Amino acid sequence: MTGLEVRLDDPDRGVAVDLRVPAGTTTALLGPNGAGKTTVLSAIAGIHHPGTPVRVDGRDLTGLAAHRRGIPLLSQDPLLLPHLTALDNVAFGPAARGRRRGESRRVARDWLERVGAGHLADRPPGELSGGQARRVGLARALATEPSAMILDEPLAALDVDASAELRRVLREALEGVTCVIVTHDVVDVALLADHAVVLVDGRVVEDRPVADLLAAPRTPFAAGLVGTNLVRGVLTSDSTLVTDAGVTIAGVPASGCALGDQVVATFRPDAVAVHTEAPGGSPRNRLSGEVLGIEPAGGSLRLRAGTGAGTLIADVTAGAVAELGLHPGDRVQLTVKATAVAIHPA
Ligand SMILES: Nc1ncnc2c1ncn2[C@@H]1O[C@H](COP(=O)(O)OP(=O)(O)OP(=O)(O)O)[C@@H](O)[C@H]1O
Repeated sequence: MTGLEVRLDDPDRGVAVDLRVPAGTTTALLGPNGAGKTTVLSAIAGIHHPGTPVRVDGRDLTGLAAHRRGIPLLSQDPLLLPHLTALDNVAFGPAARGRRRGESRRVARDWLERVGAGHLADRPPGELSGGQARRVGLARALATEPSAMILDEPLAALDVDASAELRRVLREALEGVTCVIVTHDVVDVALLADHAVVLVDGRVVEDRPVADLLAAPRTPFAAGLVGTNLVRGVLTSDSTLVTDAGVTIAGVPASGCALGDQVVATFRPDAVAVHTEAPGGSPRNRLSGEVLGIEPAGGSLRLRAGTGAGTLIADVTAGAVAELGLHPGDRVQLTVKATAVAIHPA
């Protein structure tokens, strides 16, 4: 088993991506709007660019029509056939692959049970909630014994309880399935994927195990996903990096960083202190900036500030925001202790 391989080059959309998903694992495809995620998914599914080289477990799918590829695409809309019950929707795939009616229905019942939808077998899609319909859609996809699967934001537009429940179901049902998932939610990345690929402007900018990406993001997009700050630069001493704009950040380098290397400094938003006047004391990092926005984040407020080192985020209490009288447009001083800044190879 070699898993899924796709080599997409689409100059019209500015997307050039080579992707390999090892057999039985899940890769999360991440990136900002317009980065090319849907273009890649469509090429794998055979909906767009049927000439793109796609192989699954050594089988060449290039040029095959979507319905001949055996790669189901699961999205927000599970596209169930409205006139069939949930059971018959799921039994449709095995029947189309030549299984007898009774056997197809038995397989369908098994899969409905496995996704927690056994009690919904006799309902038509019109009588299912959004989360229930997606579970039936998942059962329908898995009942075809796919060699690979594509999930396009499978949990989008569900309420918190329904998405948590469907995520649990997906985690169990996708065990051992070769899968690509597009998501904007860091929780999906952490719980559903083994590997993460970040696309920006149609190119792969990070391709790493999920645990590594979450622990030490190397691109602004990944840092934003994880909810941490990231500043790029060159390591100019054993504990400082300097950005292109000449801003110096002091931190603690990980092993493997050498002088002159391109590095990234990361620090959590709760390690950033916000002041309206230059503070006393001597924290190693001081950055002046302008408040761009203040939004709720968990139990506190997240302040975004434009600085010479890019946009940074700081978590502050509502009380502190009120006390400092902070509003968008105000000038602020941000300080971060060098010990709270991790420096990694870029
Ligand atoms: N049907 C289309 N025709 C022409 N260009 C398109 C079409 N769909 C998308 N594009 C362009 O291709 C590029 C990649 O878009 P794509 O939809 O793959 O990005 P995405 O990462 O899926 O974005 P999103 O997160 O917003 O869904 C973008 O520049 C987009 O404008």
